[in-house]
Amino acid sequence: MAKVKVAVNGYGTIGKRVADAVALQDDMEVIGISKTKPNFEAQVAALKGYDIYVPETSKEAFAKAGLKVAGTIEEMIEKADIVVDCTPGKIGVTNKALYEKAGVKAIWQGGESKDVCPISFNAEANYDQAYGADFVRVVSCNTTGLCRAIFPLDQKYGVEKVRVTIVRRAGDPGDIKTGPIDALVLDPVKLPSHHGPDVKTIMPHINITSAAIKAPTTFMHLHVLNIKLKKDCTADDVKKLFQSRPRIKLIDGGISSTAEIIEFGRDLGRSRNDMWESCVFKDSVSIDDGELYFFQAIHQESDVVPENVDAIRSMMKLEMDNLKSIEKTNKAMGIGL
Ligand SMILES: NC(=O)C1=CN([C@@H]2O[C@H](COP(=O)(O)OP(=O)(O)OC[C@H]3O[C@@H](n4cnc5c(N)ncnc54)[C@H](O)[C@@H]3O)[C@@H](O)[C@H]2O)C=CC1
Ligand SMILES: O=C(OP(=O)(O)O)[C@H](O)COP(=O)(O)O
Repeated sequence: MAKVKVAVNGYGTIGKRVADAVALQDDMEVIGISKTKPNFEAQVAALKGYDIYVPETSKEAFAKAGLKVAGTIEEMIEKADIVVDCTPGKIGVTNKALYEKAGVKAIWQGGESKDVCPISFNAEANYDQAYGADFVRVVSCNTTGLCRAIFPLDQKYGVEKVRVTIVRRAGDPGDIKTGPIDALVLDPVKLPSHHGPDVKTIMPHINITSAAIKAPTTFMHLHVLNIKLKKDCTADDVKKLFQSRPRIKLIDGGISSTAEIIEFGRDLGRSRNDMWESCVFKDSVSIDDGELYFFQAIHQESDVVPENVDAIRSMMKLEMDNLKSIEKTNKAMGIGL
């Protein structure tokens, strides 16, 4: 069977990882990536053998930098079966008319509002809804982490309510412009943060509210979760449940910080030290007064990447069974090892 042709529009933190993850699959291929500037990321994309497409106005700059251009972004979109839009939040939506005109399927990221398209996506919770769909939004990194924990708990024990506080990393490691460098910033002041409502775009029946604070760190986000379940269970039951999930990693071995998790990723030899799984601190899982508590860390640069691969498989009808798609993606990327 011919491989599905995937174009990655926007080759930054998420886009470059999505391109590499797609390239590892045997049922899809990267037919091009887009870059606006001939910077180091464009140089690496060329070294990796990706065809680079650019805005018409950037062609001269790429020629001056000695970087070969395969065509314009519009030409890339024409050649694709599906575009993964990884442009910055609120820019992606401006590309919608382009995708509609080309008659190409598209996936947006969590920086876009839920109104960009009717379907928001998480591979474990609502893969079926995206089956054959033309437009899908993969929810944000924190929302993805929340869905991965809440969905199995709800399936097994029923979730009465979720209360979560998110300590957000302020910027990504390569981001030299974002602050704060010495403050904790309420993000936003007025509750809830977007994460609780975003979980409801996937699981509308979940009673959830969220608060978020930006902290001066780049490694990972950290969630403090409190969940009231409908059925009784022990902390060990929850640990076993999490252990059985394909994209949750129980963290122990003396690790008590996001910095050590990233070091763990480095020691595991993972590409870009990516921790694609939600990292639940094993010893934090506890039941108190009938309510569940735990900490989980989310590697914002990578956790949504396998979700994009599964979204492609669902939208392109390559696989009906979400668990089979997740297993295939995980195996190709080395997730769970
Ligand atoms: N960085 C993160 O932690 C996460 C980001 N997201 C979401 O993923 C999306 C992308 O975010 P990042 O990768 O962090 O952004 P980024 O800023 O690292 O990368 C965006 C790339 O798109 C390029 N670009 C800008 N305008 C463009 C256009 N009109 N056409 C083509 N390319 C264009 C930029 O030059 C840059 O290379 C956003 O919606 C964001 O909210 C989701 C999960 C985590
Ligand atoms: O999707 C993310 O966070 P979110 O789940 O808090 O919206 C990413 O970390 C991007 O966040 P940013 O908007 O601070 O770059």
